[in-house]
Amino acid sequence: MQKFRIAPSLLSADFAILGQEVTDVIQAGADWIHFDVMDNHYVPNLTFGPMVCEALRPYAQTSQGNPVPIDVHLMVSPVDSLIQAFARARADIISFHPEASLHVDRSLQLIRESGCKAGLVFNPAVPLDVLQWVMDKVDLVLIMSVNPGFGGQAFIDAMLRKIEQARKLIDQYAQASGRHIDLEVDGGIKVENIRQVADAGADAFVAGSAIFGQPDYAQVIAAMRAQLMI
Ligand SMILES: O=C(CO)[C@H](O)[C@H](O)COP(=O)(O)O
Repeated sequence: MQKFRIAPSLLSADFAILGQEVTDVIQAGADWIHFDVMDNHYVPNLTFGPMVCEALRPYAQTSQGNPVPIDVHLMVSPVDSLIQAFARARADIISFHPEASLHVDRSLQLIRESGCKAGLVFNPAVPLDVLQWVMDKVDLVLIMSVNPGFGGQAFIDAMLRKIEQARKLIDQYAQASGRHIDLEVDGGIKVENIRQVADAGADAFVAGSAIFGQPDYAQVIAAMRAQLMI
């Protein structure tokens, strides 16, 4: 059976108790912790950096002590100067936007050399063209289904077609290379639309306000999984 991952975005968590929020959401069934890094330059908002990632690392584990991946989404420009710092902070996946890096291939290489998985993120109006040239250095493709910078926005429906396009490219590449690339979608994902996003081809789902905006995280994550099982 296909493996789906639910990645709650800490952007919508209570920043005053972030460690507890990470513990709670993992106990509620989260597969990955999505860590949104905003610099008030590439996006008009400011969040947290590698020091906070490092501080949260001990919390990102299951009750059996198994590590839960920290999925870092860099909404920063430039990109390269932060890669080593996040690798040292024990991020597992580091993703960036191609237009935020002067040398996309080099940034991907730096991420992988640092021991992390490398992701490329595509804003709603950014085409997937660049992907074909760097596929062999990409471990994750992240499709933004809102404009980056803020949680709680509505899913942009046109992104369903883009997710389908990305799925096609990834499957063609997987057939030729045997390599798996995750396809993650971020923005406006809720219990009501997660099935549609999965049908378009996504296998990892970032959800911020839909999870942290409810008192019972486990109930929301279970409802999302139930949709994915249909
Ligand atoms: O990257 C982001 C915004 O830039 C967030 O991860 C994303 O918007 C998730 O929030 P929500 O599920 O509330 O839409």
